[in-house]
Amino acid sequence: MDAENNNGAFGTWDYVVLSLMLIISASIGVYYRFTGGKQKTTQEYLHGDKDLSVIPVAVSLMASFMSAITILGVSTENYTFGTQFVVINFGYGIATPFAAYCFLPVFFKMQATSAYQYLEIRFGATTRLCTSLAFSLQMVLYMGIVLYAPAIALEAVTGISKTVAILSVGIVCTFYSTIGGMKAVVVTDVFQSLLMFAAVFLVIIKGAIDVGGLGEIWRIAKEGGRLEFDNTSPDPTVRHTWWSLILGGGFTYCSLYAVNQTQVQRLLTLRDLRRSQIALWLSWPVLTLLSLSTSFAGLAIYSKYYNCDPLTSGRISSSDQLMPLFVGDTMREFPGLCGLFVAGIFSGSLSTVSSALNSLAAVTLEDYLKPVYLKIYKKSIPENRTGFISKLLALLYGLVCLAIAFTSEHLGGILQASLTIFGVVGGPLLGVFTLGMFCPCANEVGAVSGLVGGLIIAFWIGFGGPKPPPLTLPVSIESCPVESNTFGSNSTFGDFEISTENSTFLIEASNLSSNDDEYFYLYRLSYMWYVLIGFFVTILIGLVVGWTYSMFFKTKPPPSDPNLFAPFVRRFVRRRTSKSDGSSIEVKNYIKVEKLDPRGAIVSTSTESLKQDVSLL
Ligand SMILES: O=C(O)CCCC[C@@H]1SC[C@@H]2NC(=O)N[C@@H]21
Repeated sequence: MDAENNNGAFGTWDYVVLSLMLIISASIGVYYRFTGGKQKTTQEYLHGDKDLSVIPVAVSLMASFMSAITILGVSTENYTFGTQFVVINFGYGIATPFAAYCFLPVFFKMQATSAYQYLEIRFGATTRLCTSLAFSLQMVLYMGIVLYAPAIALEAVTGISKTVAILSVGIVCTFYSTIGGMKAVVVTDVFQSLLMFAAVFLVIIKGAIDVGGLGEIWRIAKEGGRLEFDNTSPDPTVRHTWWSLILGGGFTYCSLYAVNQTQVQRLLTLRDLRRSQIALWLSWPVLTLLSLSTSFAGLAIYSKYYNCDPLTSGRISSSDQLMPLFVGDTMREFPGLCGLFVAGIFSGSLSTVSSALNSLAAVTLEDYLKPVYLKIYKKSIPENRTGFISKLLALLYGLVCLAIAFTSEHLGGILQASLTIFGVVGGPLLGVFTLGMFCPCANEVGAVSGLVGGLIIAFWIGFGGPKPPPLTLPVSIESCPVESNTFGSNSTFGDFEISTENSTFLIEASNLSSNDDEYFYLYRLSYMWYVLIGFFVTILIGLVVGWTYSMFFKTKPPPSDPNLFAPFVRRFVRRRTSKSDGSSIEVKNYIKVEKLDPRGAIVSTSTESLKQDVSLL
């Protein structure tokens, strides 16, 4: 970004506000570390004594997958492409009952603290290993972008280079992730969510004051062609339509809120299933409110720059810097406001990264290192070493995420990049859990083949080849100061045609459809479909390969404990376990019980038997 825009926007009061946010977050962790039961019992440390209230958990659920990416990315989306994206939130709402009434009851019945533990019990250790590898890949790529996002903001309003910004955010996040128990995690999430809302409302309020009201923002957006809510095109190559947003959004939601380790763990902190279901339902309006506000903030930013687009005029190097630029331009004379904005952006990323690093370390230790060590040395890793190894792994993951963060610059839009990652990895992962909970005939060979096949196809379509640049809405640099305009007459800029008629610079998006045929059809598909492709390929391969394998090798049907299946599937499984005279048989399972810390690190492992009288289920 051009230095003239940034230097001096961040004053003493801004640093005070930002530091205050970090100190308060850390203090909450320290408070819970030294009060109550001092986090000595797993029950308190892991489950918050199961006495957490529904509302904070609902907010925490929202905060786990709403980071700085949403605040910067969704506002940019609305500025650049219009408002159609808001429809995705309906997709999230429609998918909520699936998560609440199909997937969640299974995790609740098992009280499994690790989502992948379910897959080991249902299919076997190989499925667990493969899915946790996929999960690690997803989280590392996602964390890279989560770390990159606040760095853009910091660079934009302070002038600090991206390198320094990424390093400082990464170090703060890694440090922060070591603090507190589950209660602290949830309470800091609530505090940080409030700051995220504050950052967004700051932009809306300042934007409205500057242009003369909320109605004026709406009017300018309408005139600029930004208001679009009704794209129902059946063409799957159209970037955002009702179909792609509702279906793609719904499946993305399930992959994140129904089967992702972070969310399953949060939901199990509540006393009973009903409370967890209520928390899921409540998190949706909170999430939607933040999303819609952020979308409107994008329009507020448009109302300032509609006749002098900062990206085209060269003031910013990435459209994701629009919101920080707006804040720097409009709030620098108000001490503390830029600091409050950056604190909100930081908060979004802190609440997300803090949960991820240690759970990545835990997955690596438990699922990869321990089995390998056992195989080589014929004994377990000594318990007194595992703590150190976990911390080392967390640090290594922090560094890997930092490295990914440096490459995020080339992803072309943080929002689309993160949803692409959620799609290509989350779709197949959701597919495996669906095979497990909804398809009693599915077996391990099918599940693993499905996962691998789904990942290969989804990655190939998502990252395999060149894609047509997305069609953006027209922008103008009509009112830009002449010196900030870097173009000559009748030139082109990316996909834009630039004309200099009547001494103005009006930039229209060129019609890309004529060139679209140059690209392979599957590469032209909207990124919103990747999650469905990954999901259905996994299910299809999983069922076909599983069935073929069991036919060829005459394998026994997989274990038929009804508790391993979604509630409405259980009755079919129960039939298979009931005797013909109507009496019940006992189903006995041996489950591996892993106790995790609030961030996901495995504290201890034991094997327990689980007995159920099937007739009672
Ligand atoms: O913010 C993130 O860390 C990841 C991006 C999440 C995007 C989804 S799309 C549906 C929901 N509504 C939003 O505004 N953001 C999330």
